[in-house]
Amino acid sequence: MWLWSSLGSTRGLQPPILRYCEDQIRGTPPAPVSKGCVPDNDLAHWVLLLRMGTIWFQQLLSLIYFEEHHKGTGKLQTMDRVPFFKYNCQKVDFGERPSPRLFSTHLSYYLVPSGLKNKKAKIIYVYRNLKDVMCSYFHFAKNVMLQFTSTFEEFMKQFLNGRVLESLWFDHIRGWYEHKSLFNIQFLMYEEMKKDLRGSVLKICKFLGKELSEEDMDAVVRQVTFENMKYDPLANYDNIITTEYGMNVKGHFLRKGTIGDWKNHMTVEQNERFDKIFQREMKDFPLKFIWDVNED
Ligand SMILES: Nc1ncnc2c1ncn2[C@@H]1O[C@H](COP(=O)(O)OS(=O)(=O)O)[C@@H](OP(=O)(O)O)[C@H]1O
Repeated sequence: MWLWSSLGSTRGLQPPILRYCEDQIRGTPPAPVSKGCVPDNDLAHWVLLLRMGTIWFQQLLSLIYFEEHHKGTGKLQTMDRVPFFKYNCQKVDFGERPSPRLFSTHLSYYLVPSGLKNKKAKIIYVYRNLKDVMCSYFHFAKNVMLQFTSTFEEFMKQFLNGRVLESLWFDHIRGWYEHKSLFNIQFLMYEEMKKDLRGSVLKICKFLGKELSEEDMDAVVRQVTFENMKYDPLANYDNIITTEYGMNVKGHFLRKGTIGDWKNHMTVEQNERFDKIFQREMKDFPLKFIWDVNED
């Protein structure tokens, strides 16, 4: 049931992206996935779309829940601490994972197991301003997809038409938001995390019902800073993408981690075109977005 959240949107994919997607799908064993993923106990689960801060929250949740990670004694890669439902490269039986089971996914709301609707599992949906998501995604594609040759302009058109892995952002966020009453879900803004990391971690702990000592809180906050994660080989994905996904990474998975980098990419004309589409698609959408580092 988990195997292909984005196949509906593969029509416009570049062949390497499509192959990557298909390879991941083929690599996922049906049996453990179908019997193990229905969250009926103390599972904490979170969800988001590409380049919105997945790795950040994988790291954060693993540190909040597991002492061996925030004390630095565990040696698991972040991706293995909070595995992706869809890309089960290690062929792990999800049902056998230690409690609380933490997962990440980019799936749309209608593709997740119906067990999530019993509301015992907690879901965190991380969202980020779409211009920065698009720029981050462009670099990611350029750096990991061997045959990716699109210009920024070409990519922007593809992206805004949902012809990228994980489909159309507008539908994804709207879908989750409009169906939020079906789930036990908290929406969190990437930019809010950037601006007030400690305050955001406290908010997340409150939602998860976790109380950390001052000392543990300090350790968690320190370890989820961009600067720490970028140079932590367990957290930065740089090795894992090459060794486990067989991709040829040119840049870094953790690239800039800033708010407003889109200003370094988009022309005035592209920005105006983007704004028109965004306003049309997100009209009356209640969540706020932060586009600039100086914005509150
Ligand atoms: N700790 C921390 N602080 C601030 N920003 C961070 C952090 N960790 C990851 N990031 C940034 O998140 C972007 C990657 O998003 P994802 O992890 O969702 O990517 S993916 O969907 O799993 O490919 C990517 O954004 P860009 O730097 O703008 O490309 C990462 O740098």
